[in-house]
Amino acid sequence: MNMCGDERSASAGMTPPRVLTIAGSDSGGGAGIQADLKTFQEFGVYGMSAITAVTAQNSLGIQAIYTLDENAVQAQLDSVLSDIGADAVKTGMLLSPGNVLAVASAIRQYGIRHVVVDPVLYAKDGSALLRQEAILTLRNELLPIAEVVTPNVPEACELLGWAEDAIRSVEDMIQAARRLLEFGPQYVFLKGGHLASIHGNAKAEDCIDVLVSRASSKNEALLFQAQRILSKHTHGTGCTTASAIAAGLALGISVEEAVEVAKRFVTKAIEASVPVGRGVGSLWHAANRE
Ligand SMILES: Nc1ncnc2c1ncn2[C@@H]1O[C@H](COP(=O)(O)OP(=O)(O)O)[C@@H](O)[C@H]1O
Ligand SMILES: Cc1ncc(COP(=O)(O)O)c(N)n1
Repeated sequence: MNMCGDERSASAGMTPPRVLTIAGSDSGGGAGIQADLKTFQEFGVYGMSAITAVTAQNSLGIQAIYTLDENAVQAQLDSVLSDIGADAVKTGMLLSPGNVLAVASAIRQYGIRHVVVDPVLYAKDGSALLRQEAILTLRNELLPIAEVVTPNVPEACELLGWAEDAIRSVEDMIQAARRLLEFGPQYVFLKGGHLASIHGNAKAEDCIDVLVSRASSKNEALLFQAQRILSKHTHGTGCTTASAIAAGLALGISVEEAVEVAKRFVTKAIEASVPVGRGVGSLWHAANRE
């Protein structure tokens, strides 16, 4: 299925599917709000943003973080959701417990249909994007109202309270994903991009992700596999994946289809990634136009 290009859904005079990202701003343009809005544009959905924090960030890492408090976050959510509305919401960097609570409360109040929670805990340079004291709040308040949660391997370990090297194989990933379902989301999409690096297995040729759902029977999991691209320019992979899933859901496809489309989208964007800056470059979202 091609969700981009010819199948763009918005046309003059009609309300396009609306998707709201609630996340941090990345001044370098590769991750966070900027990656999310680029992704929404490629999918032909109407993108909106509620900013939780402003990061001074580039390809070398995060130099500073300025938090917006929960009143600022709530004001943005009320402005957007009371007027324009959203068919899907994607959450990313939330930073504080107060922000997590404001987001959970708005999702409930406005009855958002599709909620994709990317439990962003750390940036690639190790900076904390969700404070330690907010992890439990996210687990208890946001995961139960999520349709899809999209942790990477280290995030799954942290949410489960497992050792950081507890997930070593695809079987471990499936177990972990099923345990995460117990926190209440409908689906867990556990991304395996980090698996090779955790165990020093540089030869791992594929990036494998797993999808499990509450509705499916025990031990049943869908695997999504793509060849590992040997590029260091992978800034924004997680944000882009979660946003692509949210865009697909807003366009009316199933979670399984949205994940498949998102995996293809992110793989192409990594293949075409750009070496901006002196460190880790960013994805090229427009690669999906052809
Ligand atoms: N080098 C790579 N080549 C191909 N796909 C990748 C690569 N790195 C990550 N991915 C894919 O990008 C998506 C996000 O990956 P991951 O790195 O696991 O999460 P995060 O960006 O949240 O840390 C997943 O579908 C993953 O399999
Ligand atoms: C504002 C912000 N949000 C999220 C990330 C994580 O990025 P990635 O998608 O590469 O995991 C980031 N570096 N900055």
